[in-house]
Amino acid sequence: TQLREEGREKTLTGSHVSLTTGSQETSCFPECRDLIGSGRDRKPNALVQVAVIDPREQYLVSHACTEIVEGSRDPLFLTGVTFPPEYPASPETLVKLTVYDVRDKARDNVSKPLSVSFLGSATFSVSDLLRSKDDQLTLNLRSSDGVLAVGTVLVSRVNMGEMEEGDMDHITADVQQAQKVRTCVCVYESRSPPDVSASTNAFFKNPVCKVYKFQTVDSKWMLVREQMEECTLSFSIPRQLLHLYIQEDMRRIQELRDLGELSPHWDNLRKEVIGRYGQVIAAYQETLAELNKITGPSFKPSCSKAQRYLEFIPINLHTQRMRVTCPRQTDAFYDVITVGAPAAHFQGFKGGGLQRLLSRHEAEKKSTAYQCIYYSPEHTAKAQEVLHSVGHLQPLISGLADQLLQAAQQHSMSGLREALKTLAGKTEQFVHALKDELVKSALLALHARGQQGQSPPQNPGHSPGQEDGQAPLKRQDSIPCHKEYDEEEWDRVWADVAKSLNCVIAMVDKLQEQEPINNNQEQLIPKQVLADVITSHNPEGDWREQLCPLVVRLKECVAEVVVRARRAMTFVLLQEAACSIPQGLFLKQRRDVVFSQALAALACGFVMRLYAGMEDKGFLKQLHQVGLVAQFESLLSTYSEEIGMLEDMEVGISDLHRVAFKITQAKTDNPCDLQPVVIGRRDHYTVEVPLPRLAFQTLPHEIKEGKALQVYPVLFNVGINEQQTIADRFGDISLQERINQRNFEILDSYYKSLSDKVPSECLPCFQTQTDLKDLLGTLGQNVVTKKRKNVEILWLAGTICRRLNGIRFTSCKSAKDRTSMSVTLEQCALLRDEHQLNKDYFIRALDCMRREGCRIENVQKNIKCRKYAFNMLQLMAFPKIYRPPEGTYGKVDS
Ligand SMILES: O=P(O)(O)O[C@H]1[C@H](O)[C@@H](O)[C@H](O)[C@H](O)[C@@H]1OP(=O)(O)O
Repeated sequence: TQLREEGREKTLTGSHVSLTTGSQETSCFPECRDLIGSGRDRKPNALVQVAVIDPREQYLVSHACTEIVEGSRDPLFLTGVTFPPEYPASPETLVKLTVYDVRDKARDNVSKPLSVSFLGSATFSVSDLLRSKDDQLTLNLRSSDGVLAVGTVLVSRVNMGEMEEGDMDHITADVQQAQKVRTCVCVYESRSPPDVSASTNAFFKNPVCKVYKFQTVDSKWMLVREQMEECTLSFSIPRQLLHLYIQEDMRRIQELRDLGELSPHWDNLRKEVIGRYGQVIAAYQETLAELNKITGPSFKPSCSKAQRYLEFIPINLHTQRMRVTCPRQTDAFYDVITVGAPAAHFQGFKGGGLQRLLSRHEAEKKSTAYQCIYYSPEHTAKAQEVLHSVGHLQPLISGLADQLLQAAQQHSMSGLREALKTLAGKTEQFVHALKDELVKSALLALHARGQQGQSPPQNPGHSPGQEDGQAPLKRQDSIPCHKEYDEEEWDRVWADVAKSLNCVIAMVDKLQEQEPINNNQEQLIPKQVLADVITSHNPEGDWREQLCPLVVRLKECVAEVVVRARRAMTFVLLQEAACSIPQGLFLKQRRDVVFSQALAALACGFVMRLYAGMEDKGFLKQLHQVGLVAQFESLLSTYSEEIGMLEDMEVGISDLHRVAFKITQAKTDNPCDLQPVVIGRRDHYTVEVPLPRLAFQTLPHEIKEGKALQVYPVLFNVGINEQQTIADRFGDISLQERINQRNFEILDSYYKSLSDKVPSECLPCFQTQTDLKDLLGTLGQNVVTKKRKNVEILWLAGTICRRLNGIRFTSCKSAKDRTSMSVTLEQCALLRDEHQLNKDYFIRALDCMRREGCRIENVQKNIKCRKYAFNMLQLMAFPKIYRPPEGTYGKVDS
């Protein structure tokens, strides 16, 4: 109790907060002097293992370990050990440091345990450290029999978040003190506003943290902390999307049924299409039901990538944040999202991926569409858009018309004017959306084909739809197909909408002015209607009574147009679906799968980026004025199956341009009220991101008012492994070249619109002074230069994305092995370019991160083994800087 009290007292009064409080993280870095190796003249390959003994639990838990420092009696470990805030649990907790000598560091066989010999150990309790003078402890390092003192351990505390110059000096070697092991314990505080950091717990789970200390060019120490987390959006976004896919397809079936009576030819096609949609819906419902049963971790491991029920879930999605603390500098952090390439692994890659399959299918559709009418993808997109406008605008117009009548009833002239203004605006929008040649031609086609189609024998009195238990279709709803079709009819019906609106306007004017309608208006209004308006107008009478017939007429005209437009557009979609069966529907499902994985990753990246930039006014301005770049780096090879993955990924990433984000105010700060919500349909989705009230209030008013926030997805791919060597020498790399060139153009045009709309001060400051324009210029040259494994493309694209405040993603097949090499390389490059990492430490830093950092933990999480799945042959093909250190790779069952 006394120790607890002391711990608490430090919490309240000291500048360093107690280790026992729940809000800080504790880290330590060991340092050894004059170690005695297990062989006489051999210098040891030392590593320190840290274990924790909880006195209440009474057992030892191995917690973490440092990297191996080869052949040194005075090893200085760069990898620290970190304890999350709730760990160690109490001041009585004991921490045991054990130093080992590693003998066969480069073993290939992963199942063989590491051969080590014990050198010495020391134990301290957290309370000892809390009571220690100057927050430091000096302990003896003992041999296995506990008799021989083989060194000394120094344990000290540093607050990483408030590190001043000199704070870290005592970590450096004190060469005077022979036989010493030094351990620095650091306390790490979160700097985000409390409600923001608490909110991110709603989606980021199971953090893995690693700490390092590296020397800068001027021999100072920087502290580096990596944090990798899972994201609950891995599952929640696909679940929501599946739900929306099902709803959309059900709606489509209903629209097809609403087409009413059709000629036998079209009716048969309709039945087939409805049947196929039904199968897709059933499959999606089954998948959704299976997903709803899943509990446990919030990521899909690489080994489950081809599991049927998990096909909508992104592979191995994790966030990773590197935070850097340097003396006299504010902390900086760098985020990346790592995810397996969005691809349809369950469906396989035999015929290639989406990009190839879709263009092949489009070509085939044109040539084989003998049963139905070929409509281009643009036409079908237009049809979807018209259907959407109809569904959206008709109820709006109807509501506004009612408002107008209400204002008339209240004799409110200002109310009348106001309602009329909005009603006129929406009606014009409606006419504009529907006055399309496609509607006219589809109506004609529907009629013409209806007459030509051969009627299969029909039972008298039988209506389509009855056999599947649906209500019989109403005959009066259908386009008459045996009547002479009047081509001008469509033009007349939508023109009637305009005319009837003009009558309403004229009447409102009349009511206001209480005088005869002037000549100008007479010209716009059909004579008969005008006569009716004039004769029925009674200045003394009820305004509502006078307006009502005109408003009713307007609604009828609108309804008339809607019926026709809906049928015409549903007919277009029926043709599209009928021409596509069955391949088109398989492709649709494939696209749904790939898009779901891509959207889950994007939503995760967006949320992470938003929370990180919540206090950055420049970033928020950029966000609502232009939007954000989402830059995907991919390391897939343009050979064999990975070509198919890349073809899937290309479409999946490009489809993300149909997504916008919206920030809303959460009902409560409860984690379930902070979950992003997806709304929309396949041609456009909005992801609503609720923020806690306090955070929401600080946002610019444009964002608070619900402005749609755009994202600009870009993809750059450079294959780096042995498969890419084959592709480079004997295969085809045109896919990669095309992707890089096309996406460079997107990135370049994003930069141009950003420079037009947002002052450059809004962008983050970087040490590297190279102008963004120059970086883009160099990238532009690189994407057209023929150079094998030109990873500079990836480095430049990544740098540009960070300079543009964008969202960084790194990807390969599983986001496990190659991705880990790339992420660690990028982190070290940032330390070098932005934080003056000493060049002698560059490779050491890289090796530390790859050997003991978050990424090896990612491998462990995926395949339960701490080895990157590379063999020597594969690694020979890698650009050198992408090769992991000895002993960290091998043949594994991945
Ligand atoms: O994470 P990846 O780099 O996609 O993992 C690859 C690895 O690069 C390769 O060397 C190995 O042979 C496997 O194919 C890995 O993929 P898994 O999906 O099997 O983890």
